Order: sequence, then C-alpha cells, then structure tokens
Amino acid sequence: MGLWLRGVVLRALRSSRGFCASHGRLPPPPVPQKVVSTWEAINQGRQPVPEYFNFAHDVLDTWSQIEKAGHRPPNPAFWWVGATGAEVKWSFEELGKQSRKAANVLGDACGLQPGDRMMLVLPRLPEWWLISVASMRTGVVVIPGVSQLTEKDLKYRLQASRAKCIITDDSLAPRVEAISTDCPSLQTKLLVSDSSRPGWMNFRALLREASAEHSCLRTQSRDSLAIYFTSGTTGAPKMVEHSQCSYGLGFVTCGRQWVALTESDIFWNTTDTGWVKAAWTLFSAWSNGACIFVHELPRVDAKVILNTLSTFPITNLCCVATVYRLLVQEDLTRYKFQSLRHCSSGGEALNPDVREKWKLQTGLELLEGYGQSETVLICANLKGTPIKSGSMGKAVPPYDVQIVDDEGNILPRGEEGNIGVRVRPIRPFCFFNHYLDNPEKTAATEKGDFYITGDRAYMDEDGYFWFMGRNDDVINSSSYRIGPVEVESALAEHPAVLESAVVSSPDPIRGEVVKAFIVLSPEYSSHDPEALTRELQDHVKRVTAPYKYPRKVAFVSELPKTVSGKIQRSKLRNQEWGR
Ligand SMILES: Nc1ncnc2c1ncn2[C@@H]1O[C@H](COP(=O)(O)OP(=O)(O)OP(=O)(O)O)[C@@H](O)[C@H]1O
Repeated sequence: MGLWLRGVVLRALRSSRGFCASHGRLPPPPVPQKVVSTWEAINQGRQPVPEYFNFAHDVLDTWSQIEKAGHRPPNPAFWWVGATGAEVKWSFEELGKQSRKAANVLGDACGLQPGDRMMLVLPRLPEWWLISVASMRTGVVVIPGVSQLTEKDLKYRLQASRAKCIITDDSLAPRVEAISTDCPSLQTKLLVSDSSRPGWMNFRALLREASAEHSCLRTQSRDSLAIYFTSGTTGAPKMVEHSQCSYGLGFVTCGRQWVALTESDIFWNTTDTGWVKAAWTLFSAWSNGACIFVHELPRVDAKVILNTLSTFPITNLCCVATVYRLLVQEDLTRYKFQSLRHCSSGGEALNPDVREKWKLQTGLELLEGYGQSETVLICANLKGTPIKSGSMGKAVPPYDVQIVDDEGNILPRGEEGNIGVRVRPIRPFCFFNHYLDNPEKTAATEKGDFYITGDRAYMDEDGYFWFMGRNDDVINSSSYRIGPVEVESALAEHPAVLESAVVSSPDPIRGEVVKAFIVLSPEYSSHDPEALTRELQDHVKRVTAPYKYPRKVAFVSELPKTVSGKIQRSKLRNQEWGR
C-alpha cells in the first residue's frame, strides 16, 4: 500500500475501538465504513491523492484483511454463474490468492514487464476478473476488448496499441492467428481454455502450476493502468489511457452513491467485459467491498436476465438503457425479485417512458448516470436525491460540470451548449491521462478551462442536466435545434414503438429535417405503414413541441448498434446524407 494511504487507512482502522496492538490487546478490528470514507474523501477531492497507489494491494487486499477479521458479511467478493448453471464464488482472500497466481503467469510464463501492454478479450468468464487484477499486481497495462471483434478490429487494436500479449478463448483464437503476422509487437498468445492449441500457451494449465506468492508492484498513482478503446459510436475508436488512481480511486462515490453499494450488496451489471462499463463495475463494487455478480449471458436475453434476477439474491442492478427497453417489453409482474432494491442505467439516454414502466411494474426507481470512457461518473441521479424524469441528474463531485460554448465560456442556465468538465486550474485526478499517441486529439478536447465531452445538453435552474445528443447528432432544421433523444423519448411513449433512432436527413427547403427509424412492436408490424406514420407524427406533435415531429419515418427490422449495444445514429445519418 502506498505509505501515505496505508497510514490513513490504518488510522481509520485503529480509531474504531481504540485498541492498540503494542499494549498487548487485540489487533484493531477493521471498520469498513471508515476505510471507504477515506477513499471517498480522496475521490471527492477532500483529501490529496496518494503518491503511490495500487488497487489490488491497497483496496482488494484491505478488504481481504477486513474479511479475515470477520468484519464483512459472508457474501462472496465475486460470484459467477455459467450459462449451464455452473457457479464460481471467490471471497476477497481467494480472489487475492488466485490473482497472485495469475500475476505469476503474466510475469514469469509470459515474461511481461511493468508498462507492457496486454489485450484481454474474453467473454464473461471468471478469468477476465482474475487477469484484470493480476495486471494491476504486475503493472501490466490491460486493454480490454469485446469478443465480437472482427479480424480487422483486432488488427487495428493490436497495431495501434502495440500490445505484446493477447489473452483470449477458443472462439477468437482463429481470428487472432489470421492477423498476428501483421502485428509485429505481439509476442505472446495466451489461451483461456480446457484444451491446447498450437502456438498458444494455456492459461488454465499455467495457473494450476503457478505459485500463490507474489509481491504486488509498488505503482505510482499516475502510472498507466489500462487503455480502453471507445465504442466507436462516432468514428474510429480512440485509445483512452487511465492511471492507477483515476479509475482505482475515482469510482468510490459512483459505487457508494449512484449504484448504491455497501459490503453486503450483490451487484450485477449486465455489460460485456470488453466495454468500459465492466471496469466501472469492477472499481465501483470492489472499492465498496460489494460482491460482483456475473452471469455468463452468451447473448442478451430478457427472460434470462429476469430469471436470474429472480433466482439469485442480487441487490443492485445496472444495465444500459437498451436492456431496460427490452425488459419492460416483458410482463414483469410474473417475476419476483426477492432481493433487488436498487437499479441504475447509464451509457445511453434513458427514455422517461422506460423508467416509468420499470417503476410501475417493479416498484423500483431507476437512477440514470452519465459518463464517458475518458471520465468517471460525470452526472447522475444519486441515491436519495429527487429525480426529474428525463434528466441525467446533477454533477457528481469532484467534477465541476458546466454548459459551455465552443470557446469554453460558461453559458446561462437553460441554454443549450457543450457539456464541459473543468480541467483548469486543477485537472481532476479521476480523468484519463490522454488519448494515446494522439496529442492533437487530446488538445482538441479542451477549450478554455474545460474538457469538452462532445455531448450537448442544457442545465436547468436547479442544476439538473438534460441531454440533447452528441454534438453531431443534434438536428438543425430551419434554425430549430432538435435533440434526437427528446424525439426518441416521445416516440417511445407510443405502444407501436419498440425502439427508434432519430437523425437528420437532407431537405431542399429546410436544409435538414428530422427522420425517425423505427422498430415496431410485434403487434403493430402488420399495420398500414402510411396510417401508422401519420399516427406517430401526430403523437410526437402532441407530446413534445410540434416542430420536432419526424417529417420522415422509416420502419426497419433493427437499428445499427455498437458491440456494447448503443445505437449508432451516425451510421444512419451517413446513409441519409450519402456519405
Ligand atoms: N446517461 C446518458 N445519457 C445519454 N448519453 C449517454 C449517457 N451515458 C453515456 N452516454 C453517451 O455515451 C458516451 C460515452 O460512451 P463511450 O465512452 O463508450 O464512447 P462513445 O462515445 O460511445 O464512443 P466514441 O467516442 O468512439 O464515439 C457519452 O459521451 C454519451 O454520448
């Protein structure tokens, strides 16, 4: 543990009951709340960031001590359920032991050194969490990716990151083999499988033999921790580099106050391991001592999700809005969620209609949060704060979030502009280091004192943020600026609409007009399209300002989405504009 942080945590632990080991009494019993509040104080900028920090050592091993002292409920730290019902459960102690073994695999068998980069592309298998922690212990920089990556995607990522090692499973191995000669930096291929494959080392076999003795690398807080490729919703994915502390200490508040976790909770986020939300979950949950629940979930299936929520004592759930949109199509009253008490949604705009349907059927509030791969949680409806349906909530400390113009000047409340996060005079520690190998892009995201997120919104008189869309998604029709989210939310209120994407489309008179691509609910799929178009247009005119109604409507069987499940409006827009 960094010396400074170790001191702070130990003081917190000792002050709990006044025991003093040197007087021959019992060792001080750890007090989880005090440990977490110390980390939270750092997260919120009330205490300085320590010079040295390593999440595996400073946080996970502390929870292991707390657990050993009997000061954590008996729920596991990690609970995995396979597609066919197999289960894996680890305590913090077991996680520590297994991840030390995995660290020896990375350091010894793979010969990886601190600072070396390693791509990790696995479906939701327990090894993903083990190797993520092992990379922290060794100082190896992890680069997660999703299993659906094509050969082209893999080549782009391996070449751009110059990764020395890739860890994956049987399904992706052939794709790696097809492009590995084009990736000169790639030296080691590690397979997570029960069978062997020529040219690959076998992780499971190596893990069985590895020693559980490993001394965690003493990393500086600013050392590189991970590189995340963005979703590519708007263009080629960017490489976002995070430090040991930015994510390691930046998610304590997110975990405590947005997804509302304590050490007795069991938290399920249905996200894929390759998306940054998996990291958000790892750091939010484990910094708060909560259990991470994982279902293998080979594909996102509403019934499997609902059955899982009914079968296991999951207390907290987080999904992207797309998943909740799917869930509310089901008859939720047929399920009984015994333990579920808190639900959250992020990564995409949450339509008010979906939130209301969820609440009506489950009795549970859905708290929306907003952030990016580059940041931690920027805005959110934190637990216990009043919700304004359709708003992303307020700025989350330590961020100072403002609506700014293109030069970084703060705009008055109610005016639409860029969502900006203040980075001067002090850049929050819980922020990405930079876009790797792209100083121009890094510099271009800052205007005046603010980092410009690329998203548009307005802030109301009470400090709540209302998302309009990404910069490029906002439609400018006859000088009226129209956010796609508002139109999509209006459409979502109509029973015919399963989901929709709203984009600009060329128009000889207005320059551009609103076009809605709509996936119909099964009951409406055989309706007369012309009559339905008119009905939906009238509906939008009724529920929102009439000028926002979609002048063009197309019924489609599905919408283009990123591998993380987000709607790619840019693809539809480019199609409209012939780009
Ligand atoms: N609650 C939310 N409401 C609306 N949009 C959200 C919300 N949360 C996240 N987003 C969107 O997701 C973006 C962050 O996602 P991510 O970091 O995965 O990269 P991306 O923007 O999807 O990919 P790329 O930068 O490659 O286009 C935000 O900038 C915002 O546009």
